[in-house]
Amino acid sequence: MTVGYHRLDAGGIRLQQLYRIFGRTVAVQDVSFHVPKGSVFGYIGPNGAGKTTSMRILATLDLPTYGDAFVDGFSVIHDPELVRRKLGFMPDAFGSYRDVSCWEYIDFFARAYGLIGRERQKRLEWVTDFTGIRGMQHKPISGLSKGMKQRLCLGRALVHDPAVLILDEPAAGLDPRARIELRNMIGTLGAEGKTILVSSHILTELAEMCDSIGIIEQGRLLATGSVEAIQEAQRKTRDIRLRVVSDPVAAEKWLTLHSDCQSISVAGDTLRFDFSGDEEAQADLVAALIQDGCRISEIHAHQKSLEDVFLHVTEGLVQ
Ligand SMILES: Nc1ncnc2c1ncn2[C@@H]1O[C@H](COP(=O)(O)OP(=O)(O)OP(=O)(O)O)[C@@H](O)[C@H]1O
Repeated sequence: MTVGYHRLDAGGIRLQQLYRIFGRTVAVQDVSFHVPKGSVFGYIGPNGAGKTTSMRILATLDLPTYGDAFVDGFSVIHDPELVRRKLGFMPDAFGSYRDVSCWEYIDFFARAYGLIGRERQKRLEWVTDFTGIRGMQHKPISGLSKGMKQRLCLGRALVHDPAVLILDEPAAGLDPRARIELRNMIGTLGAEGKTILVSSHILTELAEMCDSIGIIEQGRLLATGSVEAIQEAQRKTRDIRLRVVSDPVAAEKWLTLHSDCQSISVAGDTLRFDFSGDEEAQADLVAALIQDGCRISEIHAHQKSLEDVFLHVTEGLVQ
């Protein structure tokens, strides 16, 4: 294998203090993260956050203003040819090609990647089978549904069997069934060891299939890690409800003495309050309350949903 001078030891995908500035717009600002080889990373942010800009740089379609990005260890600045061989890119916009069949379309890209003869035939057969377009391989692209076009576009990105996949909003505009099918395909590719960066502006769309996620807004990376870790880090308060069989007013007075407990209210035998501690602290609070004579018959702690966390992290700002 050719080893580029700028190759990093670690494979996968790495963004290193990446900046992209368009005039007065800082589309990507000091973004760094690493997607380890063989894992699936969800790149999440609202419209205009900088997702497409960073993905285009990884796909060598644009250059960073500062910083660098690496695909399977190769720099997009210094070794773009090697990056292209390692990478399959599924853009967010799919051009329409009149009178070109699905097979011809994938075949064109296979030839562009230098696949020949039996090898090309085998690859085309695998791609059309995997993406489920085999039955319509002779149909013109212009007549395909959005879901089938997305499958075709994924097939094009897979045709040279790349180690790394960059998928820009692959689920946008798909119906629920097509989304599930796409998610299953991405899951299978991840399980087979491909390194995948997939973007969306909907957190729940990606949460299940990603090993880790990064939340970006206005060009800045606000959080990275597993969904659970980000959720935990962002979870400032828990909404707790206690049903008591002892005096609820006495329990209310007891809770007001604790600074972690805010917005306490009583309705009949149920107390409701916001608690700003973690799970351990919540267990300690309940144990202390019981020890001081409160008889609790029911406890319910509401955790923030993923969408709550996403809205909290991003503040909903759009450039
Ligand atoms: N070629 C360009 N010239 C000028 N500004 C650009 C260019 N490309 C992107 N931008 C700006 O950079 C910012 C980031 O855009 P980008 O397309 O990367 O966001 P995104 O997160 O992919 O959003 P979306 O979900 O809407 O695709 C936006 O403010 C956009 O207007």
